[in-house]
Amino acid sequence: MYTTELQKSAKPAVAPIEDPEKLAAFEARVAADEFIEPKDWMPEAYRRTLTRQISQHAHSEIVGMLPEGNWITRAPSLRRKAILLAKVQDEAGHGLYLYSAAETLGTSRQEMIEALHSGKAKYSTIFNYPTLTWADIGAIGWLVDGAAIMNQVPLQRTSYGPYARAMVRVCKEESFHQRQGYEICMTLANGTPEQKRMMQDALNRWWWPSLMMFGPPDADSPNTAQSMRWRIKRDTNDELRQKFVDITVPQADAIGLKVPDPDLKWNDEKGGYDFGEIDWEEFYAVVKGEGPVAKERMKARRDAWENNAWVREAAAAYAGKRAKREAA
Ligand SMILES: CC(C)(COP(=O)(O)OP(=O)(O)OC[C@H]1O[C@@H](n2cnc3c(N)ncnc32)[C@H](O)[C@@H]1OP(=O)(O)O)[C@@H](O)C(=O)NCCC(=O)NCCSC(=O)Cc1ccccc1
Repeated sequence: MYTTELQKSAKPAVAPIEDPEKLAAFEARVAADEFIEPKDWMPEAYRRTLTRQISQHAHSEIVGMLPEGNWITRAPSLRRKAILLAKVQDEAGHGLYLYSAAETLGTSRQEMIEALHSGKAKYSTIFNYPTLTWADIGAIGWLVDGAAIMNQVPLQRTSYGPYARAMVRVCKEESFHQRQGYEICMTLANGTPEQKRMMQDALNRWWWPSLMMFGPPDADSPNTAQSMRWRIKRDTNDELRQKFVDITVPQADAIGLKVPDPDLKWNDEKGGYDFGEIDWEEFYAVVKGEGPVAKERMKARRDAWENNAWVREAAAAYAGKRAKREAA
């Protein structure tokens, strides 16, 4: 087991003392697979953990635009450029649905964004790795969107209504993203020897960080047990990671690429692959903000926020004027 500062500081979502009758009624509704809606009573720890998860999910979508955004001007054809532009715009939309869903729990978007910019709120570790070649754009669609779908399809049945409903459209769009990424990989893997080498190199660099997207092992995950009980999460981190490996390895085989894991082996008994140990020290370092391009990512976000303050101010002034006109 790995014990790091992050794990020591991660507090499990323990409920404060709540009215036992209300808590029992809430838990019965969750157990009956009813959706909890914004105005319903909910334990404070449920509200807190959902705000944490949904806002971090939103931040991931927004920061996640940066690695691919870097390649819009360098896409190899007009068709690829148009597709990538649409995909990156979709991620912006996902971020906005998710901020809206999180706002229904009582935290403002301003507060959530401040938490991201101050480093208090996390975003997915995966977006702290650089996109070095065009093949990385294929690898992101195939692996990163692939991992995101694996995690988000079950979230369509998460117990909080606004989060579950946001996931429906997000999953449809992620599915297109995954296919466009795999199609890039397929094209490069069937291309010249140099293109195939470039594709294999991208898979080598993105494979392990993609497995880290699912979070720490269940035994070291402070939030999983309570989130499973409240049906915020429908599967554990390890269950989803295993499913991802089982689906993705044959996809690599199908296009002649090799997953960079010497310990990868089909296990007949469990009906899935055994795979090598993830470098959890690297994961925790990246979570703490030490990822290869973490500083660059946060600077890009802060600059975008500050340089575009005039847009927010203009929109607020316009809304104010309009409200005044309507009241007159
Ligand atoms: C599974 C997990 C991520 C973590 O499970 P939990 O029960 O919440 O936590 P657990 O106890 O297991 O962990 C202990 C601590 O470690 C943190 N941590 C763990 N893993 C990570 C990590 N990988 N990165 C950073 N931090 C991580 C965790 O927050 C917690 O710290 P906290 O207590 O908060 O301070 C869960 O929150 C979830 O399903 N989220 C929704 C899905 C979502 O957010 N998807 C994002 C990708 S969307 C996408 O890619 C679309 C796209 C594609 C392409 C381009 C652009 C966009």
